[in-house]
Amino acid sequence: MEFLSWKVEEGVAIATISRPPANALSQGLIQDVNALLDAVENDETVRVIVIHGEGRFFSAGADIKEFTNVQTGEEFTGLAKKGQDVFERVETFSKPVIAAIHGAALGGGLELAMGCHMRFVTESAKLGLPELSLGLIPGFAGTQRLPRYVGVAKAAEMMFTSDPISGKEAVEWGLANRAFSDEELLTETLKIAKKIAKKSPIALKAAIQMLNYSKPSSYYDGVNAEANSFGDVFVSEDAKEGIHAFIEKREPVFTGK
Ligand SMILES: C/C=C/C(=O)SCCNC(=O)CCNC(=O)[C@H](O)C(C)(C)COP(=O)(O)OP(=O)(O)OC[C@H]1O[C@@H](n2cnc3c(N)ncnc32)[C@H](O)[C@@H]1OP(=O)(O)O
Repeated sequence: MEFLSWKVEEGVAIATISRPPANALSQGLIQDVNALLDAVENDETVRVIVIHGEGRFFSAGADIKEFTNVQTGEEFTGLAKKGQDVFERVETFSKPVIAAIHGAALGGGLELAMGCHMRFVTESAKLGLPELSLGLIPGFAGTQRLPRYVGVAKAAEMMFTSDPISGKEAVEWGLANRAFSDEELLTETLKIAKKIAKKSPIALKAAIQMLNYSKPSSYYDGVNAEANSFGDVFVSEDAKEGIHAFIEKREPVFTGK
């Protein structure tokens, strides 16, 4: 694993994302998340996983610079499907997965965190799906998971404005479980994770399976439609403009083409 390292403490695998400067979710980092799950799946010393980020952010989302290597809408749809599959594996994993979010969880970073079973945040963390400011839409199942946590109206506001909400608001809106100070985030998250690690792994696995039944039957249709739409939107001139504007550190100008 190139961008993820992990150690076990009292039944909790503490996984650290290290991909400076923003822990952007490159294809390689997404594969590392999958490799982490492979590594801990049959490891009986691991009962719970906590994912957090090194540096300034949990994760600032998919690697926008990597998008410039993508040529076709089909390729972009394929990229979305890969991320969706790994985050679905997180959500249906046999052991609880918890995100500890500081700094920012944006775009794909929030989509990874939303695939986790619980989210603990710092009060000042920024959580958002800003893809529309790139002329894109979320592609790692964010369009389907966010409304399940915050409701359709607030999900629309977060996506349409691209404005992030604070960790404190995320708790009020039902997106995060609890907020802590920057200093306390990891220790408090680990306290909760270690408490969970003492439960029966058999019962935990069953509880996760039952929680996944709470997804509406239309959920997976929505996830498939999102991947296709992600590819369709990518071929627009607006998407090219949005991606280049981000890289060039300027405001995008969208023309509807
Ligand atoms: C299917 C999924 C799709 C997606 O996830 S699309 C991506 C969605 N995410 C975003 O749009 C967030 C983009 N990033 C930002 O808005 C800002 O950045 C931050 C709020 C995270 C931080 O802002 P600040 O503190 O002003 O730092 P900075 O100079 O903008 O960023 C530091 C370095 O990090 C790189 N970076 C940030 N986010 C990404 C990213 N998502 N992909 C690739 N690089 C990223 C920048 O370019 C820069 O790098 P350099 O120092 O070399 O100029």
